[in-house]
Amino acid sequence: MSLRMEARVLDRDVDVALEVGDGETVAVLGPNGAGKSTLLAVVAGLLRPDAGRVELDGRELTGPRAWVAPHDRRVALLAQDPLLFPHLSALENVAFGPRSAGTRRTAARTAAQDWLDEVGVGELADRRPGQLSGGQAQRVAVARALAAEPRVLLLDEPMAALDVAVRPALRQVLRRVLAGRSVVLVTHDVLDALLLADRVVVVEGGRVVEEGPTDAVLTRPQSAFAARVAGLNMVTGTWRDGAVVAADGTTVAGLADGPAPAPDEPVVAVFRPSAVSVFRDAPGGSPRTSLAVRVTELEPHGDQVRVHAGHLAADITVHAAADLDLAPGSDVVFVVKASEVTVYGNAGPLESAP
Ligand SMILES: Nc1ncnc2c1ncn2[C@@H]1O[C@H](COP(=O)(O)OP(=O)(O)OP(=O)(O)O)[C@@H](O)[C@H]1O
Repeated sequence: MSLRMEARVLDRDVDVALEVGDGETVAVLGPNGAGKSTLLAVVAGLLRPDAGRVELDGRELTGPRAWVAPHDRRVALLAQDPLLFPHLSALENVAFGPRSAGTRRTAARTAAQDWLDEVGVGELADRRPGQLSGGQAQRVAVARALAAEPRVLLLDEPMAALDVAVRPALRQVLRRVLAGRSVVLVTHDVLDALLLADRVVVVEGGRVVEEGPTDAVLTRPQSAFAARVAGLNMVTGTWRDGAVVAADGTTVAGLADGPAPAPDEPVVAVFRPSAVSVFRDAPGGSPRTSLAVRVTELEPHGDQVRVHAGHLAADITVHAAADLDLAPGSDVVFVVKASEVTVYGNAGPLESAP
């Protein structure tokens, strides 16, 4: 185990715990204000929690009797904004950390050049931050973070401020340089989680509501947030006669993924928006699930239209949306075949940190 943390921050109503194994990348997902940045600030030593502790490789960094200053933690934090020194070249920015740690000038510059090469901006070493694009500056910031040889790298939405077009290239760089490191990656992007993370932790309302291997969380989400990130419709309820019955009476027939749940067992049903058909009136005599819903929003989705109705969504063709004359406020019926609905047990909310 590399990093272990638990923290309670009363005025932010945050109470979270997290562990990161040696060489493991953990993605932290959650809505705005969930407490993700607070978690990173506690690990980085920028925030002292009201209760809790942070331990790295068995060394206590934060605790009732311990407080290690941010620069002595062997933890590097990379935020949305690269925060480079504007008056230093890219090379000098990267060499700054090793120099401050006592590395001799030539060795620090050689290491800095190697890191710039590693992240694909070696030829920009002499440029000042003002002469770099957002993506290039963020690569320099990655090189600077790695040059400090941290035991844990904290990334706070490292691609959020970048143009969508340059994100894939930076994601590839991160995929390469994060391999084998201990990393906590805060992100809103499902692709970051899929391509970079071994494990996912979902934080909502200052609490960890779900965690598990990335594939498991994204294919069998337990929380509404993880389902949304994974692009899946989700209905939670209890199992009755081959269907999931939600508290509000919504009933969705589905197939159990694994052993059949017991009657009244808490379960989750998930299905893709593309598996949902939309009708003005319920089709008669069909064994499929029909849900009477009101359209809340329509948005383009690839070459289709995504029809939102509260927390449910359907993807239909532009032609079908026009035929149905859909608009926010339209009353329609969402229909989905039981064979398209996956049902599994609902583990319930995780217990929060002690
Ligand atoms: N400096 C601060 N002082 C007091 N409260 C704060 C401070 N920063 C954040 N908060 C509050 O703490 C809670 C958690 O915020 P935090 O920034 O950790 O969430 P987040 O998950 O990182 O959100 P986002 O995705 O919007 O960055 C929120 O209620 C927020 O309003």
